[in-house]
Amino acid sequence: MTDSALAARKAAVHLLDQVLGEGRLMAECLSTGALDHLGPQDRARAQRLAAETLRGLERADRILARHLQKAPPLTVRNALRLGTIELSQGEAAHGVVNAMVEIVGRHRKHGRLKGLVNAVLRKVDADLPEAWEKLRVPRLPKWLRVPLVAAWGSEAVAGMERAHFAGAPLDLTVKPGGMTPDGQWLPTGTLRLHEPGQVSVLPGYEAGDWWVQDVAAAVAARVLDARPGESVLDLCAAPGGKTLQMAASGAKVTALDISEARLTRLRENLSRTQLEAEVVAADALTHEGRYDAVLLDAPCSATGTIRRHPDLPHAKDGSEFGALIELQAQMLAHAWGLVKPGGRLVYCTCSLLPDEGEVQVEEALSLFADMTVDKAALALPGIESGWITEEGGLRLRPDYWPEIRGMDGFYIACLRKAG
Ligand SMILES: C[S@@+](CC[C@H](N)C(=O)[O-])C[C@H]1O[C@@H](n2cnc3c(N)ncnc32)[C@H](O)[C@@H]1O
Repeated sequence: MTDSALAARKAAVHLLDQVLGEGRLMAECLSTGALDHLGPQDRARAQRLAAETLRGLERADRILARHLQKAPPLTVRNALRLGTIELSQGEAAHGVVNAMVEIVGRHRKHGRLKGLVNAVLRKVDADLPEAWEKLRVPRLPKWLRVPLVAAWGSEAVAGMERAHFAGAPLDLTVKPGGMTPDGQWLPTGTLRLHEPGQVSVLPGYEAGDWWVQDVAAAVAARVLDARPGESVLDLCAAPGGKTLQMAASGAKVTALDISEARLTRLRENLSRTQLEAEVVAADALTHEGRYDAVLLDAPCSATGTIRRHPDLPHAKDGSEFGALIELQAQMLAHAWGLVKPGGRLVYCTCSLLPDEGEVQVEEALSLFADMTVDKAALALPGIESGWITEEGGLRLRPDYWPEIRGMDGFYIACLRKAG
């Protein structure tokens, strides 16, 4: 075992400790330097190992429970979980077991438990792969599963859980005429790569011909359909996937976000793709102006992105969502005031919860006499009529398109202002 392989596994265990012990999202851990001590390859490996462990956590725990009389301390449990996941993927047992024994053995408080780790992982290895395949697809935690079953039914939620467990391919939004790697063109115009490898070496990356964006996220700007010369405000813009799409259409885009750190990434994305937008660091709730079109991709629970962020159901418990729902309503009301008469507002969230989508639009429609829903804006290639909701929005779900590896969950509605 190389030092580097050990370092990546150790970092993965540490990430798991933070997500499962402190309720931190992996993105937060990364932005505060959790993996800065590693080289790029080990960083990617640590992230991948932690994500795969979180995806299969329920299965790993069920297998481990057969060989543990009581739960060991969290960091030991996380080493066992990671070891179990790697063994289930067919990694050589001696390498996995030695690594986990080494990680726990060097732990200043729990070093004495390395013998337990050795014994348990050897028993787990003897059970696999049959034991793994017999277990059910991991379920969402109750706090999220219950409202989702109430909204979409248990069959749909089971489909979502299969999609979460399978993870996501890499989707690209391509500039017109841009150079691309080989991939699968999806009906809505996104390019999907099933085995992408390292993104920054793919054809067209350096030239800025495309950017990474899930197929569902790319639909919102297609619904807004920015025209050359139109003034468009992207109200919660960073890191800029939708800003880039609208700028590529030739619109005059203002990209606003409250987070300077995230706007740095937006500026980098504009520069790599050689697209232009006015960048504003401000609170959406105090911004003034009048625009032909406004896109509000409001901060939300992000429950639609669990395929790519398997940490979310483990790090969160839903207690923050009430405040987000309130903020979304305030933002929608303020954004409405920024739309010129005759203009349009696209409201969207990457959430699976109707309170952050369908319900927000229903309430806005009851509040603003000059607001109507533009269903025609949703008549786009690849959008199925069954995805249109009662109030006239578009509901996208991870259980859709299972045969081509799904999509993120998203809600999108186009609201027209009377002229
Ligand atoms: C869902 S993300 C936006 C993703 C982005 N539209 C894209 O396509 O790449 C939500 C964004 O809202 C921003 N945000 C949160 N509160 C805000 C506020 N009060 N004013 C402006 N931006 C805010 C966050 O910093 C975050 O970047």
